[in-house]
Formats: sequence, C-alpha cells, structure tokens
Amino acid sequence: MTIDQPITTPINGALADDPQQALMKQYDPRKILDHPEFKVLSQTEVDEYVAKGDKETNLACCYNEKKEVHLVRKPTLKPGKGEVLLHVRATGICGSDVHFWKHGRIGPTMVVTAECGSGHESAGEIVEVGEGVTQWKAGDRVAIEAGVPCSQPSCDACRTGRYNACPNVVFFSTPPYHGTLTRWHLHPAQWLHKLPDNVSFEEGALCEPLAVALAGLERADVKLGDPLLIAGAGPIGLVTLLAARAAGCEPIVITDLFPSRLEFAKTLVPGVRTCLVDMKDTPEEIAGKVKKAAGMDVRVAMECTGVESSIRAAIFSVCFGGKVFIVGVGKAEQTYPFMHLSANEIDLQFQYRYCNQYPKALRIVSGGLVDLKPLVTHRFPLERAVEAFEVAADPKQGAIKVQILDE
Ligand SMILES: NC(=O)c1ccc[n+]([C@@H]2O[C@H](COP(=O)([O-])OP(=O)(O)OC[C@H]3O[C@@H](n4cnc5c(N)ncnc54)[C@H](O)[C@@H]3O)[C@@H](O)[C@H]2O)c1
Ligand SMILES: OC[C@H](O)C(O)[C@@H](O)CO
Repeated sequence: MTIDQPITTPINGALADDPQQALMKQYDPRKILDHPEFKVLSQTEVDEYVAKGDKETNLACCYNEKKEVHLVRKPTLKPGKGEVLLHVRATGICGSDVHFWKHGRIGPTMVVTAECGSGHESAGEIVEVGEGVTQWKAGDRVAIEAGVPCSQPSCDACRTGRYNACPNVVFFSTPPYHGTLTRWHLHPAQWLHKLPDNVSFEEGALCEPLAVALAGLERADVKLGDPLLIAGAGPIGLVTLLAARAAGCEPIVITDLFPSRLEFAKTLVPGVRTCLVDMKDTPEEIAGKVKKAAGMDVRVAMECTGVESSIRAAIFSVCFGGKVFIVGVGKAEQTYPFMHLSANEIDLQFQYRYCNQYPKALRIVSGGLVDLKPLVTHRFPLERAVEAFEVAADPKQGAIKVQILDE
C-alpha cells in the first residue's frame, strides 16, 4: 500500500543540513506535492471514488494560495525509522484551517504559498509501524499530537520541556506542513497518545482544542472557587468552559455576540452565567454587565476572541491583582488601558499553542470530568470534506465543531 519517495525540491527554504532541521526535512511538503500520485481532484473524480466504494486511496483536503479548498489524492508514504502510518479516523476543522483557506495567512510567518493539507485536530488507528517502533502495533487507537518539535538536545525549548516554543516545530496544517485531514498519515511514534478504551476517536480529536484550554488554565493558575470570565463562546471558549467547570471555578461568566452560542454554553454547563455583548457596548459597559452577571469582579479572564474591545472589556472586568489570560489571536497591534492595568496590578498573559497537555486531556476525558461529545455538531465523511469546510465557515449554519470521519 505504501510508497517510499525521496525529497526533491525545497519549499519556503525549509531544507538544510542542520541536524535540528531533520524533522522539517522529513515532513518536507514537496515529498507530497512533487510525487506523481499527487493530484487535485475534480468533483467527478471524487464521485467516482465514492461510487466505487474506494477506501484505499489517500484522499486529503487542501487549501491553497488561490483561496481554494478541495480534495486531493496524496501518496501514501512508507513509515520510516521511528514513524507509524495511521488511518486518520476523526479530524475537527479548526478556525485556523478556515482562516488559512479564506485569508491565506495567519500573521507574518504562516503564509499559504502552495497546496497545503488541512487539519490538525485528529485521532486515528495505527496500521503500520516503521523500523525501531516497539511501543505501538497495528490496531492501536491514538490521539495525534498536532505539533512535533525537533527534540534536539541543542534546542532550549525542547530540552526544557516548553516544546511549543521550538523554532523548528512541524505543526500540521500550518504552512508549509501538510495536515492530518487525510486518510493515511505518517507520524513520529513518540508524538502519539493512546486513547483509553472509553474515549472515542471524535473525543480523541477534540483533545487538541482541549489541550489549548488546559494549557491556558494551568498557566493562568485558576483555582477552585475562582470567579472566572470566559470571553467568546466559540470552540476554544467552550472547551475552556468545560475544563474551568471541572477545575471548580465559580461563578463562571461567558460572553458572546450571539445568543445561540450562549444558549449552547448553558446546555453544555448548566449554571454558567451568560452575558450577551452588543457591538455598540463600550468595554467598560461590557465589564459592567460581566460584573453584574458574576455578582463580583472576576479574578481571571480567559480571553478567547482575540478582539481588542473584548480584551479591553476583560481588563475592566478583573479585580485588583487579577489576570487577563489571552488565548485569542487578533490584530497585530492593539491598545490596552495602561493606567488601569498599572493601578490595579493586573497581569496580562498570552498563549502560544500548548505543551505536555495531551496525557492530561485524555485522563480528564476518560475519567468523565469533561464531556467533549456535545461539541461535535456536524459530521461528514472524508469524501465530503469540502462541504464540511463550507459549513464550518458559514456562521448561519450554527456549527460548533465540524468533524470529518473515515470508517
Ligand atoms: N493561543 C493559541 O494557541 C490558540 C489556539 C487555538 C485558537 N486560538 C485562538 O482562540 C480564538 C478562539 O478560537 P475559536 O476556534 O473558538 O474561534 P471562533 O471564531 O470560532 O470563536 C470566537 C467566538 O468569540 C465570539 N466573539 C467575537 N467577538 C466577540 C466579542 N467582542 N465579545 C464576545 N465574544 C466575541 C464569536 O461570536 C465566537 O463565538 C481565536 O482567536 C483563535 O485564533 C489560539
Ligand atoms: O491549536 C493550535 C492552533 O490552532 C494553531 O496554533 C494554529 O492557530 C496555527 O498553527
């Protein structure tokens, strides 16, 4: 089933002889793009695969620099030393996947310059192990860690365990690296996490956004009984809500611009207090609503929108000595109320992905502290991944988490 293919041309200057860049070389996107098997598929060709009941071809979903999203046929590469080949069984569409499709970039460095495979919220089943892999066998069910750092002793970030800061991390579905929204995916054996028997592939895939939430709550140092604000009831705000409830925060106030998102939050966590934000509200007015809903100033605000006015509102919502923890990603330059921050000893803290969170996420889900299942509102087979993207990108569809499943 698998083909070995040498690297041909470099992309984005990613190739070098530096041992620290070995991983980037291993995941050089040109291995896929230059391969004779690689092909952008027309709808007719996709329909033919469906009509034949084909479950072998390596279909994947790519976005590109022309702001298109489509299915492609990819080569199925053979697992090398230390790698495994996975059958990806569930993948969630992340806001960043949609953003790369629609806008072609996130910030100055993550730029779509070619066909790029989407998806990094995935779980799957091992089908083949490469040389030297002893910890896994065919049939094992795993959550796929979305970012693989270089793990070189010369890398401070990796050596000290803060591997989200690794400058050479291969983060799947972040250009130039292809994603995990594909039928057959190669992955380093040590960056997989065994799914407990009572955790489904869908929940395993959701451990990626849960890892974001857990990293945030851990670094924000939230404690039992902390009054908490969560700004934004998108998937990240909602997994943060689930985890914050499990961590014992009380009261929790969640904000959003859409009543439907707040209603969803209430069904997810009964007892959560909600606060509808009007675009015309000033940050001080939003803070007034939040305090009224909480009945007090909150101690920590988990900001999950990245929107400047929402961050300002969070700053005005926290108590003296409180903290605004910014998970959301927004405008490159933003203005915050310096004197208010200073006179109230408010900490601002930021987050870039996560590290060391998957094992904890899986324990929490397996142990029943967090139920991720209700977050999946839409499911599509791999062959209909483009439709899945359209639903995820259209707010009128009311999706929370769209997942692509492959039997
Ligand atoms: N720091 C990280 O490592 C990391 C990781 C993943 C996601 N993110 C970021 O986290 C944010 C949330 O991700 P998501 O997938 O939930 O996004 P999303 O866009 O699906 O959800 C954002 C939610 O915030 C709401 N919102 C927007 N403006 C608001 C405002 N002014 N006040 C209140 N609510 C408002 C929206 O209605 C929406 O429901 C994004 O900015 C994303 O880029 C950061
Ligand atoms: O959870 C991880 C995030 O979605 C990624 O950092 C993404 O924003 C770009 O790589």
